[in-house]
Amino acid sequence: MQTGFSTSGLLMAYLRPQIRQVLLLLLLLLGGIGFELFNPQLLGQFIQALENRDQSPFLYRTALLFIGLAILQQVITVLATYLSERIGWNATNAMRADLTNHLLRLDLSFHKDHTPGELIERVDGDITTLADFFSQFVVHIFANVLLLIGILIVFWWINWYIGISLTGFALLFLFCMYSMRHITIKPWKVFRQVSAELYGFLEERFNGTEDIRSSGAHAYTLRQLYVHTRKRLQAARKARIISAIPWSFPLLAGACGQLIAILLSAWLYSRGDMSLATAFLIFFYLELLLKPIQAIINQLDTFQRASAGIARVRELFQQRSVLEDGPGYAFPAGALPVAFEDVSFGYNEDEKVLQHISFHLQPGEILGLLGRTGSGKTTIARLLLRLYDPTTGNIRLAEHNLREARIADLRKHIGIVTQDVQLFNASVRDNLTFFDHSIDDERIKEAIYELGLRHWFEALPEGLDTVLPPNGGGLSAGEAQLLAFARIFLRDPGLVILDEASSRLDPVTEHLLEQAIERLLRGRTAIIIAHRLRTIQRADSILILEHGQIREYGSRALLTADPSSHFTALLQTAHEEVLA
Ligand SMILES: Nc1ncnc2c1ncn2[C@@H]1O[C@H](COP(=O)(O)OP(=O)(O)OP(=O)(O)O)[C@@H](O)[C@H]1O
Repeated sequence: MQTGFSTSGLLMAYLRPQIRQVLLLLLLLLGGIGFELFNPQLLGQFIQALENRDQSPFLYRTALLFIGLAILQQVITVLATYLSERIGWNATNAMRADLTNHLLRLDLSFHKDHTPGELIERVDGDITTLADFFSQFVVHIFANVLLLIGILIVFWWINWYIGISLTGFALLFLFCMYSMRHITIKPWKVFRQVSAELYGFLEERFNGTEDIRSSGAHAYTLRQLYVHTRKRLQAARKARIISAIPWSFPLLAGACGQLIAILLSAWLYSRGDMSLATAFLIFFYLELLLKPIQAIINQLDTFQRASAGIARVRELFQQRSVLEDGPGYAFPAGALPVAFEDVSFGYNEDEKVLQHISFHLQPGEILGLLGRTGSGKTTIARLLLRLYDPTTGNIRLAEHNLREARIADLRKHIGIVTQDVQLFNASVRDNLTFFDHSIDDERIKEAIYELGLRHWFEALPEGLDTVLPPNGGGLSAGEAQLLAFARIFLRDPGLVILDEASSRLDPVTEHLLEQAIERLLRGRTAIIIAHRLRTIQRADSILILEHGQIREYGSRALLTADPSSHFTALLQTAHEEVLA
């Protein structure tokens, strides 16, 4: 959806698709206001008739009409409230979906600076406030402003002295409100920010529960929680106190209005320019004038909070990914060639994580990537997936620069299995197909059987519909890796990047994994971040990274045959089956 960058542009973009409902709402509001203004006139006529000692059926008819219109007015209010809630939720649901989609497309450097908890608070908290904005603002503020204008017109129609003085009173009141309108935005913005930080903190700590317990950091974590909640309390207290200023203002204003009306009515009545019924009408309309004023003030709080929410949502929509989609190119079927041409990269400007990396893989070639922890192996995989762009140099896949590809298309042609396999609290089917319902069940089962998971699969109570517990609970690390392999089988990419599990697995799973890797790599180019000797033996070429630079690169056979190579030394010092 097209989203304008101004607040009104943003709101209009989401209201336009519901324009009919918006117009209907407008009609209902105008109708309701019309009745509200007309009803006291009936009351005026009733009093006038009583004053004239008129006992005709007119009195009864007027009373019945008054009651009937009052009921109709209530029905209209209910319908308008329902419709505005509906419009609000439709608009904000669409906005929530667009914002989530936008956030998912932003590059990793953005996500590095914003915790998931903070983003949840924005997508959920801020946008829920916006839903309130639509329902509260439209019904309570917009409609009440219209009612206010209507009442002022009635005052002018009754008597111009009354019109001038009460319009002056209302304008003065509005001016005060207008001057006060910004005072609560900032404290509420601070409150939302502090809340987002608290959620971010909680999310991070819950993720690290195991580490917190094992390192005895429980008390420290709780202390930090107190600091966060205290900050939140202080921010909430400040915001609420400041919000009370515009709230208490109408009480004073109401008293002033009544004083003006009493003095004027008494004066006009004593001059014989006003009947008792009209004096009564003025008081009735003045009460009515106070109602929208009160409602506007009461809703100002929600309105201010929503304004802060809109500002934050707009900021988020304005955030652009530093990675631009290329024009796109066609990837050939089958294994894809890969080339790194003098690639350098750093997560921060002042620290280079990779320096002058060059290598070339023929279609179907397997590269064993070795290096100590922190040497830059995972970073190479991230650059290939275009989670980041190199600072200098080029990366080519299927002979084209990665920057020329459409990012979604590129990622379809690369399969990656990391050590930390993400499984969702969803069915086995959805976990394997990534919610792609075009893949039929037979293909999914084939992939599962192909990887030697038949036994595991047949023990599932509901087959492909079995829902996996959160975070892949109940699955061993080896099984999770095998499921990740199945995902790749189903997508059939031309390049596979495999970050081999460094933890030791039991011999049966180890054997299953070995066979599965064998099948996975068949007919594909592969980069394996290897931790095992047996995997290395499968590689055609070897690249050893050290502090982000190439320490050694060449054919495995040649490096093995060369007794002076670093690779040979590494093989000799690697204890048991596991490489450093
Ligand atoms: N998102 C990030 N932001 C900033 N620095 C990072 C980020 N990810 C990694 N680094 C740094 O980049 C360097 C290379 O990290 P990388 O993860 O590529 O190493 P690795 O060889 O894959 O390590 P391991 O074997 O432990 O996974 C490290 O110094 C690391 O601290």
